[in-house]
Amino acid sequence: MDGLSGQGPAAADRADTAIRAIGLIKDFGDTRAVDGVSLAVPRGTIYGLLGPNGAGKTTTLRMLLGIIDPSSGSRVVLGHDRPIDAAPQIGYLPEERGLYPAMHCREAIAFMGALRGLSLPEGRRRADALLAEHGLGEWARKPIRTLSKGMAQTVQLLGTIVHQPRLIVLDEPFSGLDAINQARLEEMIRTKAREGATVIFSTHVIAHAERLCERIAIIAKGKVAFEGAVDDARAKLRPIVRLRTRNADGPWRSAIPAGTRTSGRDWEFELPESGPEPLLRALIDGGAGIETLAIERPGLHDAFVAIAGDAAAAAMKQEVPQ
Ligand SMILES: Nc1ncnc2c1ncn2[C@@H]1O[C@H](COP(=O)(O)OP(=O)(O)OP(=O)(O)O)[C@@H](O)[C@H]1O
Repeated sequence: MDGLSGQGPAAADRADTAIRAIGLIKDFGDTRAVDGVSLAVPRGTIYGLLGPNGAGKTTTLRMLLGIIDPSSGSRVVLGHDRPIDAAPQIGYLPEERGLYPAMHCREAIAFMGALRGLSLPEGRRRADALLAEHGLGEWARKPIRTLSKGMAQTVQLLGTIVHQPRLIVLDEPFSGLDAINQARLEEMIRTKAREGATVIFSTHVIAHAERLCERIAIIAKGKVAFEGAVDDARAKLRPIVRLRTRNADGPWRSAIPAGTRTSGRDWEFELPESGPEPLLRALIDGGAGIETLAIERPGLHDAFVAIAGDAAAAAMKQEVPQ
């Protein structure tokens, strides 16, 4: 049962939205870990929860999954008011990794599937196929303790998706992976989304969110500082113009905004509101002699700084991808 009964806008929202959270608050004693988080994750999208350590990402994910109850606020997950009712359709990779060291890889994956309602024989069959697909075919009947950390993490990921969940929740999935395995995981996430699954992951690495996500929530100190499309976050800043001219002076200088950063014949400034065409015309007609010109959209990192502030951005940078 999908929980999609009824008609009208509310039912349509449940059908289109994998997760809707409204005003989630979580207090641990005197600590308010999450302070009024609202967000909407459209079905079939890749969604990032972006914020420094301690921002409240894990606590938010745990509330969305029904592992802990919010102090107040509500959430609807795959059409269910109680996230636990959606559990068989969810795959969850927690921040603390861990598999039974003595278990064989295929058994570990099948076991994780069984916890979500998949039969053990089918789980083993799928485990063999998944392990082979991810270059771990030879390890199917070897115990987890013989794997490298990265390989064990891959096995845990395969166990997270073995029951083909419609919603995949990954808490800091890139932590602890080397560059090759990070790239593989990115590809796996894209493939799952192409197949129709919804993926939500938390990260403190802006580049992963920028490469993967259509939508993000930027969380700082338990609050949502931005929620929406990555493009809308980037659109909060004006594009940057980088210009090199042959001439140092001339009538064209009036086209360059006051306070522009310059060194010699290099100029860097925000694209004026009137857009690129009047600027180009003024530079050409005014005899700047354009040697090189680039107009670049700001990246998500610049947008993050503008939205969450320098301190939050600096905290994100403390840990870089391996
Ligand atoms: N069970 C708990 N009891 C008390 N405080 C907690 C508990 N869980 C989380 N907190 C606190 O809530 C705040 C948010 O923690 P949370 O783990 O959600 O952040 P995060 O963004 O996921 O960061 P990290 O990646 O470091 O886990 C932190 O100050 C943390 O110490």
